[in-house]
Amino acid sequence: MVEPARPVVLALNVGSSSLRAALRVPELRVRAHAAELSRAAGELALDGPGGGRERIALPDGWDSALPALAGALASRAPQPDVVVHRIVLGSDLLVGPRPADGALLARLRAESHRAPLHLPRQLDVVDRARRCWPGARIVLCPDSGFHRQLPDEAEVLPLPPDARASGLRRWGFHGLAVQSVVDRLPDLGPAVVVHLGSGCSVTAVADGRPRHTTMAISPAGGVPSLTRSGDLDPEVVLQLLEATGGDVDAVRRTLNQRSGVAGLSGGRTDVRELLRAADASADLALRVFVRDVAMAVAAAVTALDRWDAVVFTGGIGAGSAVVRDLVCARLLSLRQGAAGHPGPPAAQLAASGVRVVVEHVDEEAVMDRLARAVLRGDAAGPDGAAPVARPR
Ligand SMILES: Nc1ncnc2c1ncn2[C@@H]1O[C@H](COP(=O)(O)OP(=O)(O)O)[C@@H](O)[C@H]1O
Ligand SMILES: CC(=O)OP(=O)(O)O
Ligand SMILES: [Mg+2]
Repeated sequence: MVEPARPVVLALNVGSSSLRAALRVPELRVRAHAAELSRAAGELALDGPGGGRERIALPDGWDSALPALAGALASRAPQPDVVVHRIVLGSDLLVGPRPADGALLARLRAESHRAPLHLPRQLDVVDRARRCWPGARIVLCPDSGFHRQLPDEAEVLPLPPDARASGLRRWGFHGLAVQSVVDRLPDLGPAVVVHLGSGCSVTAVADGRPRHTTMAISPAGGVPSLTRSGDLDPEVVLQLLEATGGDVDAVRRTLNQRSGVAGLSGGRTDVRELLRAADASADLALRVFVRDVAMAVAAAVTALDRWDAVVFTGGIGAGSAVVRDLVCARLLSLRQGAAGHPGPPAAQLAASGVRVVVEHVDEEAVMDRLARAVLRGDAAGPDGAAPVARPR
């Protein structure tokens, strides 16, 4: 019998290009990360709290990731009592973390084409994890939960009531990442979180709550991502549909897999490669990306009463000082007296009084906390789901 206060929880965070996992008892026992899994082969890196990294080859990329993780955990940690999964879908089906059941999983499966880079694989991992750990309870954790506290003016889309009735509203994504930022930086004042990974978004936060976020009903919206278009004039989508004879799946593939940075750079998605390359399409792709991100930051500032900080997260945001400088350079005009200070643009912005923070988010820690709260029955909502974000 599991002791309810101390279940062993495995958090599985399937991103569009990566798998992250953490097993807590509740202390952290094992952390795992496999990056850039869209490639055929990859590597799973495992870390224990005492240091010491183990690397396991993933010859079949995604297909070998979960078996490799299960094998490695078996020799390092107790069996999980609970497996909590990040779920990317803007839908009333999952507004807060909740235990999974067959009916919910079937309904999510029926919607999975709406987040094609995320949900099919996340649900596949739910199935595989169930086979690896048949005795574990399953909790599903929406990536949008944090954004349920958006103000109404940010959440509503300017559409007529009949169109909005079907659930079209700003759901927002990367909510677990932004929750991690506000959890880890309790002194953060009004700030803009710039999450740049495979998927990219910009979120204004104040008092631990969202004020605005760029993605709306899908992770293809907002600022351009590595292979996703971001927001477009609606007529663009309609003309793409006309050109394909109404082939919605084909247009969805174009907007999710062949657009954004990849669309302008001839299919390249590694910004380090683009920064090294001297060709015109790499240069244009980077300039468009940086411009759109910086413009989204500037717009997000208008949702705040005061602008204290900009927080860079995600593989690119936390990993690339060059990209941070390119974004910050475009923000200097917002701050009187910022330009002219010595140092690179991020330092100049900081000198003007805007903290420039680099944060490695821990979405798995947030998922762990939320799963434990759900199983304790804390703060259950009307449908039995606990709200993701705690009011501060
Ligand atoms: N140091 C770095 N400089 C630039 N880009 C990086 C760096 N490290 C990782 N990336 C990029 O970050 C992206 C992955 O972001 P991440 O947030 O880890 O993944 P996901 O979006 O799947 O959650 C990849 O496109 C990778 O090329
Ligand atoms: C929501 C989203 O875009 O996630 P990721 O960055 O993992 O692709
Ligand atoms: Mg991610």
